[in-house]
Amino acid sequence: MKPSVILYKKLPDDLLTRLESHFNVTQLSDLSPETVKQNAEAFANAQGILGSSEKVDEALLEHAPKLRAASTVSVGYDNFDVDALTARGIALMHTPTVLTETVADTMMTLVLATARRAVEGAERVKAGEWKGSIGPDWFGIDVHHKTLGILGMGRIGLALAQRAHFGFSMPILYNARRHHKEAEERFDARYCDLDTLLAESDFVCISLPLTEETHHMIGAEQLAKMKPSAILINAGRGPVIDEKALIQALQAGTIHAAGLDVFEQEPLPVDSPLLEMPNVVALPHIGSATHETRYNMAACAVDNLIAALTGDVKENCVNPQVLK
Ligand SMILES: NC(=O)c1ccc[n+]([C@@H]2O[C@H](COP(=O)([O-])OP(=O)(O)OC[C@H]3O[C@@H](n4cnc5c(N)ncnc54)[C@H](O)[C@@H]3O)[C@@H](O)[C@H]2O)c1
Ligand SMILES: O=C(O)[C@H](O)CO
Repeated sequence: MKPSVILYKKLPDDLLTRLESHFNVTQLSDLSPETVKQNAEAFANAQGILGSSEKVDEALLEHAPKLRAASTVSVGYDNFDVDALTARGIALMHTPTVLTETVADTMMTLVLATARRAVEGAERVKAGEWKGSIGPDWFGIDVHHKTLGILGMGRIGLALAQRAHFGFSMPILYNARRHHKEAEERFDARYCDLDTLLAESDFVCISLPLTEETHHMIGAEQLAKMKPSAILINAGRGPVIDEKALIQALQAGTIHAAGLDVFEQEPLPVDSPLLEMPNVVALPHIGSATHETRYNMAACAVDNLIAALTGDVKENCVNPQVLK
């Protein structure tokens, strides 16, 4: 008998076929309490789950006593209660590496779009405002040779440093939990404390995971330490920034602009003051959203679940202690 698994995300046909060749798959739209209640038997029998974005906590796990593996189609796993999974011996699998370069491209897009006011300019062209030779009210600021500060020098931070160093001749500052030898040797990145990074960077770029430590790591006090000409970029997780404080800082001119792919509440409410600010570029969490990368993430998540449920995990496990 094939093990039973719950799939709560749409997969490309060939990946669904691969998953079905190993498992009895129940496809659901989400993991809401209503869905769990309506599919109690599927949860009672599930040995694996695969999907993304939904909250997986103790309350959900109580409905799935046979669960042995959870596979998320993402690198970030802040929506999982990892301690609860670990206590129950459930392996949490994620998809690092396959999306790194694409997310770094998104961060560079935000750097360029905010500095050069690309979105605002394009909207003004569409609105018929381009009537002659443009003046300073259309100008942006240079990106090349400016100082780029990276908060969270992990896989994505490193790929961003590579782009900034080789592509844009930018000096790089970074802060992380430990020194990153490769970033220092290959891209001349300089480790510094958070306050120095905030004070000296022209672009403060966040590629941090969301944890208890990073929650609201950037608030009013930190924003006040940035240069008034500086731009804040976030492609980590929304709650790393205190969004109310950011809105106030942008309104007061404490910082120059912001490029955001992630928000405290997603989708971003349509009445968010951020959407009224021409110096804010707000993207709908598209960090990894290319056809190629989303396919590779889904394939990785399918392979991760197969590996976890066949006892053949070699990589991508968040809590490998449960495998022993
Ligand atoms: N916008 C998107 O679509 C998108 C896509 C992929 C990843 N992400 C986010 O980016 C995050 C990073 O991904 P990654 O693959 O680079 O992860 P990673 O684990 O390789 O890097 C994370 C870095 O953050 C640092 N860090 C963690 N806590 C810290 C703290 N308290 N203070 C200072 N530094 C700290 C770590 O030392 C590490 O250098 C993910 O966890 C996810 O939340 C967003
Ligand atoms: O963490 C990730 O992989 C992204 O945010 C999901 O697209």
